[in-house]
Amino acid sequence: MLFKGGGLPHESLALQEKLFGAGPDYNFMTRIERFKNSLVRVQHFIRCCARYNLHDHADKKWFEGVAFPNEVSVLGPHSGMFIPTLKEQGSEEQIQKWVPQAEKHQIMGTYIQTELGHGTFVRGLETTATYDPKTEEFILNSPTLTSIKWWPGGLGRTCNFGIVMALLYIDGKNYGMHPFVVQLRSLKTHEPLPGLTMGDIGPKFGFDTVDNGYLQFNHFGIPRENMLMKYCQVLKNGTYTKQTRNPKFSYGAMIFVRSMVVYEVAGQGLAKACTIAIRYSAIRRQSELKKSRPEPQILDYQTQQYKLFPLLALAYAVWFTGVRMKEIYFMVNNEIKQGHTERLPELHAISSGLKAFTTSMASWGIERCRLACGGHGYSAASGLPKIYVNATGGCTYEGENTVMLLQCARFLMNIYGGVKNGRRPSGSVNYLGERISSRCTLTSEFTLKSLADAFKHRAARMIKEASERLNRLQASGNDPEDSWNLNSVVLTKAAEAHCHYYMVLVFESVVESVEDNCVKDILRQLCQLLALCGIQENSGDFIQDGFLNNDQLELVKQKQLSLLSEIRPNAVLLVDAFEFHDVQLGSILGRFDGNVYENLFKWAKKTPLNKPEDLIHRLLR
Ligand SMILES: CCCCCCCCCCCCCCCCCCCCCC(=O)SCCNC(=O)CCNC(=O)[C@H](O)C(C)(C)COP(=O)(O)OP(=O)(O)OC[C@H]1O[C@@H](n2cnc3c(N)ncnc32)[C@H](O)[C@@H]1OP(=O)(O)O
Ligand SMILES: Cc1cc2nc3c(=O)[nH]c(=O)nc-3n(C[C@H](O)[C@H](O)[C@H](O)COP(=O)(O)OP(=O)(O)OC[C@H]3O[C@@H](n4cnc5c(N)ncnc54)[C@H](O)[C@@H]3O)c2cc1C
Repeated sequence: MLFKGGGLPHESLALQEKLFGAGPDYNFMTRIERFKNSLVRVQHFIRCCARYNLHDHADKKWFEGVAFPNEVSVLGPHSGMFIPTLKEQGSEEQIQKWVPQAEKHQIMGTYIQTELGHGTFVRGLETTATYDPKTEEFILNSPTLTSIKWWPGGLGRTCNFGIVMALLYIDGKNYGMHPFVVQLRSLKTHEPLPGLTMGDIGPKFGFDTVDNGYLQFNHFGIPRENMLMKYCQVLKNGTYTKQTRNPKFSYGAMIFVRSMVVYEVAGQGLAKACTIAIRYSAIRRQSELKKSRPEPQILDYQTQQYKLFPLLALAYAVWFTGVRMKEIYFMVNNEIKQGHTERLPELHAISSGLKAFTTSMASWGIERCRLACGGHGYSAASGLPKIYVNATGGCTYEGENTVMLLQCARFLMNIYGGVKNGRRPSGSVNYLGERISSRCTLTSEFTLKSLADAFKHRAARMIKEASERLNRLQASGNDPEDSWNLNSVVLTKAAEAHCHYYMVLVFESVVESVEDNCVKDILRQLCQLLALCGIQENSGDFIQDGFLNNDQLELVKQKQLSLLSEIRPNAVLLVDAFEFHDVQLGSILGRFDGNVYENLFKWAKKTPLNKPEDLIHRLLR
């Protein structure tokens, strides 16, 4: 109950739906079958929402976790991007017009931004929306090959609507990127509307259940009322007005998804992979620890613990950080709605940084879990390949991770520059205004405060150094842009150090808030392990300026190893606490009942290659 709280009733309802848990095995299906099967579940999910009166987004999410285990369905872009963008960027009238239809799934939408030639560089997008005051229409056009829209989820075959990001032109003047609501397909025949060339972009690394698509506009007209007009308006006569001076408001959908990805993608993905690898390591017996004694559970090998327990600690940390990130998003977004935009830069920076930091860590961690499962980890039966291919997409979509770290670094440089000029920082960067101890206070007690302080010191120092290096590069004659590029590796490392500190701090605060002493002690061990592994893996960062000395580093190593034995008795309970149902894990290795071998054998017998098949038979005869 530590994690799921009030969500469990909805999950149980979903688990009663036969169509979700049963059916053909995902691993035995072709891509088209996977896509079709997902669509069947999408339709059933929509029926369930009506039947069980599921309106609240959080309730639906519990249902979705069972209906679409370890995969994104076409509902992802619809409910995660299309509807939020309508709500955030639309005028009251526009919200009234489209949101109810979208929430009842009478229209299905996606978010259409990326193009063949540009994804990262949003200002470089080429699709145009030219206003014609005579017809009171925007004419959408793809002027070049590279301007063809490419990647939007659900665009290929499913969606009949989309929010298209395009450059607004009025009377020859470019007003920059704006969002437009565009009907793409006939609501009767589902055929693409004339003037649109659309389709699926083909097989991908993962995301088989989503039809990521392409879209080319050939002078396609949409009514003036279809530009989302909460912040900017185009009047009938072509007059352009805006309510805000911050053009980045049109990037709001991206901030929202980045904020959600930390928990939904990185936190969930890594927690599932740890559940599978740790449960399996308690079932699997291999080799000898002592002669003539039974083979031990592989989880009893220190090296196995060293592989998995730091990842378990990381899974808890990312999970808690993801929950905190969501809270911050909704808090700052409410402030913005009331007209207080002061914290938007910080929200952009922390969501960009954490999205990048946590999805990279999770992606790396899921792969380590697979390796820790030996040969069976390589089988699709482990469930790990599916978890990996979907989670690792999070490193690229919604802003490529390096680029996101650089956005975070840009904010950190601004704040640090401000501090040098006497400004006081607040929120997640308030430590940049503190006097930070130059000697590490770590002792064998390893209090969470002293561990968090070590990360604070590292982040502050790396931010300071990145800033000073930037200044030196400029002082030696490089222009600001070249200096930035020549410093960008150092900048990404500073951003990572900031996010790492933030994550340790969040974990520490969760531990402090727990009342049950037993739970608190166990979580403290995990938090210590997370921090100690972070210090060990990045030890150069901590000793570079003499902050940590060799004796302390030795203590870190010793404590890390002793924590492995301390955590061992609770390891399986700690993954059980995530409360993933077998349906959600989709893994034979991670089954709750531990009945791995019998089910692996059953599963292999069902594989389509074992079915009589004429051509194979003829070729082999
Ligand atoms: C109640 C519970 C509810 C729960 C709800 C749960 C709901 C469910 C949720 C579902 C979740 C699960 C998901 C699974 C499904 C996923 C499916 C996959 C979806 C994938 C969709 C996509 O993949 S969709 C395309 C995304 N494509 C990008 O992501 C492009 C990146 N590229 C850029 O985003 C820009 O290109 C980039 C780099 C910023 C530069 O932008 P640029 O060039 O315009 O700006 P500059 O760099 O010049 O910066 C100039 C100044 O703007 C500042 N600034 C920049 N951005 C800002 C911003 N956003 N806000 C404020 N400020 C900003 C900056 O900090 C500077 O500030 P300053 O001047 O003060 O330093
Ligand atoms: C699974 C998936 C789903 C997606 N869904 C959608 C969707 O629904 N809607 C949508 O519009 N888009 C979607 N996308 C597109 C996605 O948002 C983009 O692919 C993403 O933003 C990265 O942009 P890019 O492909 O242009 O990468 P690129 O920018 O070409 O990245 C390639 C390399 O260049 C580097 N690079 C680029 N710019 C810089 C820089 N300024 N500084 C340093 N290094 C740089 C990157 O770090 C990276 O190593 C999806 C993508 C995927 C993989």
